[in-house]
Amino acid sequence: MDTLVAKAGGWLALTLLALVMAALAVDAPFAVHMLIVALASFMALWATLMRADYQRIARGLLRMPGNEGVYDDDPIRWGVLATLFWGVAGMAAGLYIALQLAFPALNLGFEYTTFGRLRPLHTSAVIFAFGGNALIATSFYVVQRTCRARLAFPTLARFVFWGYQLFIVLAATGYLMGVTEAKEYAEPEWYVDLWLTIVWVAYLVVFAGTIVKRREPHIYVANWFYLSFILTIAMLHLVNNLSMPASLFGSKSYAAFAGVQDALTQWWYGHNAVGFFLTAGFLAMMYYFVPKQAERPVYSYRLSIIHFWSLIFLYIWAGPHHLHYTALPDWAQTLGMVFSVMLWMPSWGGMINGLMTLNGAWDKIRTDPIIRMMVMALAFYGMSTFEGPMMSIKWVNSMSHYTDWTIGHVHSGALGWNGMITFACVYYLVPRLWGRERLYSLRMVNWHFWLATVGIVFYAASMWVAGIMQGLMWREYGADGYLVYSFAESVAAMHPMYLIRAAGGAMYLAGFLIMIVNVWATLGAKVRAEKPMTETPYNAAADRPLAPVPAE
Ligand code: HEM
Ligand code: HEM
Ligand SMILES: [Cu+2]
Repeated sequence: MDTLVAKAGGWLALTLLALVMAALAVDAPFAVHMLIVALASFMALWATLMRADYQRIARGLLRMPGNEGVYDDDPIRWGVLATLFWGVAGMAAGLYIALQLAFPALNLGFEYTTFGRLRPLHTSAVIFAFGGNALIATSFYVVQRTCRARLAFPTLARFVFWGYQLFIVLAATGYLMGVTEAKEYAEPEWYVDLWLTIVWVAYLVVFAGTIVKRREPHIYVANWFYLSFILTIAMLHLVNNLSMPASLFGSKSYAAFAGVQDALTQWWYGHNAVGFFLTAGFLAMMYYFVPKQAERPVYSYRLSIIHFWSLIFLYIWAGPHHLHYTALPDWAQTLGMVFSVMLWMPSWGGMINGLMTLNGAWDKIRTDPIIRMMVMALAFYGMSTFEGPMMSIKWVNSMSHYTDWTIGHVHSGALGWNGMITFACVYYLVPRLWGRERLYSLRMVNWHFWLATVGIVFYAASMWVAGIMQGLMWREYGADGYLVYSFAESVAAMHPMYLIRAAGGAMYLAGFLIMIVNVWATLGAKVRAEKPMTETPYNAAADRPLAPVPAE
């Protein structure tokens, strides 16, 4: 009872503090944000007081089983649902901005709906809300299973989940209101950054605490990847966001760095956000879920250790490849280029380890659409980590930089690698977390797979063409020594490519929506009556049906 009073008192105090901050705010967006914080802590207060009732309603609504098992899976179930929710929102925003680039009228004439504000909404929603929730949920799942221990600090784990959602809401609403530090992938203002720091430290405590109380002596390699992701993101976030607020009651702040130092800090952050958020964390997912789904051991445990250490050592130096031909000293650019090229090797080490785990189980590509997604994810991981080192070579970058080629590269990694591996993991998790016999439909997974794959091909191919066209048009000189094309002409030339990209994005999103239906039906314990994925058993030796098909 005493702890209940203390908790409720804490939430009440926070609600009141946020209301006071809102009243004292020097700008309107800050006031709105403090009202959101007040609302969130009021909801936490309400949930604390109504604990049993609110849990019963939520459980019924989301058809959640009890949480009495060996492991603490409630935060993971919430995380999986949040991944799907934010994924659809973020990719719908992506499709919308893709259409805006083709049809500028879609900016609608409001400041809130301009491309400039919706673009960071898209990038943050897909990376931090979709990807971040997938990482938090899977890390809590994997660390418990591989350590044979229940999650440490269960209350803190719930705080991590809800605190992270509040961070997402503050970031997203901030962008719409024009609140931004204008640092790519780190746009939220100082107070949102501080909040994320608190949540992130709690995340580290829960994750590391579970490792400490493990009953399995060995720390499985996936946990090493998760840990490097959590620690490095903490370091990057702290340094990149060093700033001085203009007022304690306002949203504006000034960065600690300026000029080229600021640029280098930002790309040290930005590149390693790719390296540790979108790569190390997702490799952790690969190292647990691919062997599990394939029912095979990891191809080479030794390779996993070697590529772990080389990956984290090399990634951290490669940031300057985002600043080729800028005021950054030439030696620093070359350093970034060299480390990027070296990075190809550990990246492919990871891809090979994932793919070769299917040794002896390759036939599953025919019969198991989830394995098919994992293989495609690894193929795109391999492709984008070949493309990246190539683009970091200064000579190539002199053409690719500022063009849509970069956008194509980004999305072959993001849609192909991050998206596909996340979908596969969610398909793996949902029946297990909800205690269902199997997914509602495997054929729908197959549809998802094909829509996503064809969508990515449309996206990447159109952006390669667009990027190379831009690169060539911008450097085309006539005999008179003047540029042949104006910038506006190159923009006009992009129109067909932007339509193809939007079509690809629409297919990718359509596949995702099929997934939502499939997951929802699985939560309802429905099983679709459908033909199995292959009608004839597969004979690897002969590659034809085992028994002759009787003539009719
Ligand atoms: C339906 C799927 C998607 C569509 C249609 C889409 C569309 C777009 C568009 C139009 C842009 C702006 C490009 C420009 O400024 O020229 C963009 C940027 C970006 N998107 Fe997506 N996107 C999708 C999914 C994703 C996903 C799943 C991720 C990450 C996991 C992602 C990450 C990014 C990033 C990082 C950028 C910024 C790229 C840069 O600045 O170089 N996108 N997206
Ligand atoms: C060995 C691995 C990789 C290397 C060396 C690499 C290298 C590069 C290079 C050279 C650029 C273009 C910089 C510019 O001209 O502005 C770039 C952009 C980018 N890459 Fe990669 N890449 C790698 C893997 C990946 C993967 C796997 C992903 C996604 C999952 C990814 C996401 C991005 C993003 C988001 C950008 C755009 C940044 C921006 O300008 O906003 N990269 N990368
Ligand atoms: Cu980079």
